[in-house]
Amino acid sequence: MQLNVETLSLINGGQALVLALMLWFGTHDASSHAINGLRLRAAALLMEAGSDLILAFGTSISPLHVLLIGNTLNLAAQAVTIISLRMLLQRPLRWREALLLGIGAWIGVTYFSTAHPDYLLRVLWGSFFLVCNNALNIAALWGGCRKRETRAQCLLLWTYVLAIALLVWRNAWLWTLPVPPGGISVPSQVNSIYVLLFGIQPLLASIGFLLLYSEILQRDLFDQARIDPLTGVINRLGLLEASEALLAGARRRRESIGVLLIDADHFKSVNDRFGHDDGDRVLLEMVSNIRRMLRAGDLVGRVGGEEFLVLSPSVKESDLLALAERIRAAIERTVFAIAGERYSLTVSIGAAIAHGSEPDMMAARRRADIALYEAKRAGRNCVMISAH
Ligand SMILES: Nc1nc2c(ncn2[C@@H]2O[C@H](COP(=O)(O)OP(=O)(O)OP(=O)(O)O)[C@@H](O)[C@H]2O)c(=O)[nH]1
Repeated sequence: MQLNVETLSLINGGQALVLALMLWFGTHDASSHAINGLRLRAAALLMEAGSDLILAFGTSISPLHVLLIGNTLNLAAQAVTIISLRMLLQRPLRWREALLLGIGAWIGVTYFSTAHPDYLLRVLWGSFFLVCNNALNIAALWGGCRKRETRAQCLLLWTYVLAIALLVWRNAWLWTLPVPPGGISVPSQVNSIYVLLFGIQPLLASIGFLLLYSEILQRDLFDQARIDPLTGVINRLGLLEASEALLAGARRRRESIGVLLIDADHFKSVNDRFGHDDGDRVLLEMVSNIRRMLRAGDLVGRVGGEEFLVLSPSVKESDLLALAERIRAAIERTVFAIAGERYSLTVSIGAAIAHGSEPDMMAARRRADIALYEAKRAGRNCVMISAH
């Protein structure tokens, strides 16, 4: 078997086909943007496979048809890849740019294949648009790679940088040849090396896409372990991690952290009267009231049931009490319309100050708990602060 352009294209086409099937069937259980991005990339690989296989079996079709169908499929694959990558990264999709680049490339490539057949100009024209496609992909990956957030984004970015280098190298070689080949299928060193290297790109890009997908899965799992599914605020684990980080910051700045433990009053009666689903809605409204009152940098999390914890860094006792009072009053003012009935909820709040000198937040949490107990005993719908 000779390693001519047809044979290499057959290998590339087979490889792209296998990669497309792997991306389509081998992944599931992730956020919809990740699955959709991956499946769109699988569709692009199918188009790339089609373009390669047309070139591999081109001898039985007219050369012009091979050119037009092959290039159309390849350009469409590039445009779809731009969208799929951005879908995976949850960046603006840039449909218009991808479409314009694809159409612009197609018009020139078709012109230099039919009206004014010229291999060098056709390659130059197509390469220019492919460089733009790759640059768009690099732009999507740039931020994540620069912040060193993800290795997958860096790997993909370098794949597209190498693709640009390959295009530049190919054109430079073609234009400096005394007798350049008249088409991609004409046996020549530059054509064989280009097709060989161009075929490795889908493999590298697919590995990058799969790594990116795995990072998204890990991030999803990380978030799911820390987010309360009903209210969307952080849960106990999230609170534990956040409070340690806040305390470390308070220690460095020699400041203190305000702790508020907020508990709905007689919440059982809400469930008993209106049912659990409406009880959930009341909890959601309560959380959104708390959130509205917080400053940037303050945190709210769900400790469990109808009990929430607010952490407010760099705060004095008087400011913490004022914040607690604002939260209490906002919730008291809110009138819930449940099943045609109007209902007002109140909360009791226990407040405490955690000093940067304390080893952890446990003691401050306990003080806030005692203050909450006192607020309940004092008749509810009030704020109490621990003496310490
Ligand atoms: N709807 C709903 N109810 C919940 C949820 N988690 C806990 N609860 C309910 O919250 C109620 C808490 O009841 P208690 O601990 O007796 O407290 P309370 O009725 O608020 O009384 P006080 O705290 O003493 O004012 C129980 O009825 C729980 O079923 C939830 O996620 N959704």
